[in-house]
Amino acid sequence: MLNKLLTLVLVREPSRVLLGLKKKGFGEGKWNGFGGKVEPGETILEGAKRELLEESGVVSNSLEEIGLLKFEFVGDPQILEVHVFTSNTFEGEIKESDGSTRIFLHFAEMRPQWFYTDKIPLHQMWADDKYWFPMFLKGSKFKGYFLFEGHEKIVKYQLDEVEKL
Ligand SMILES: Cc1cc(-c2ccco2)c2oc(N)nc2c1
Repeated sequence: MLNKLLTLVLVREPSRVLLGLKKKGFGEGKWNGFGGKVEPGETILEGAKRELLEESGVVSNSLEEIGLLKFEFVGDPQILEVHVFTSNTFEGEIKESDGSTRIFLHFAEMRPQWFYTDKIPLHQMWADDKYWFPMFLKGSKFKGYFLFEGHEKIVKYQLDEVEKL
C-alpha cells in the first residue's frame, strides 16, 4: 500500500513545547506540531524542516527523529505515515499571531504558541496524542499504529516505546 509521507515537528525547551493551532484544512481546530506532506524530490528531514519554517517561522538545524506513527481511517485505504521530529534548538523569531505576521502565516493558517509541559491541551489535539505525548516528553522514541473512525474516534491502536526507530 502506497503510504502518504507526512512530517510532524515538536520544538521543545526543557519545560515548554511549541504547538500551532490549525486554522484551516486537515486537523482544523486542533493544536499540533508543525508539519505536512513530504514533497517529491525532498527527503523526509528536508520536508520537516521546510514545514517548520513555513508554519512557524523558525529554522531548526537539529531535528531528531523520535517517532513513527501510522494512521488509517476506516473506509480509506490510504495509510498516513507520520515521521515525528523534535528540536531543542531553533533560530529566527516565532511568528506569533499578532497582526504583523498574520498576513505572513495566513497561507499556513497556523497560530504558534508555547505550552508548558504540564499544560499540553490534549483535549484540543488529535486523539492519539494522549497516548504518545508522555513518551515524547520523557525523551523516549516510539512507534505506533492508530485506526481512526472519523477524526475523533480511535477504533484500535498499537504503541510501543523503542530504543531505535
Ligand atoms: C491522522 C493524524 C494525522 C496527523 C498529522 C498530519 C500531519 C502531520 O501529522 C497527526 O498528528 C497528530 N499529532 N496526530 C495525528 C493524526
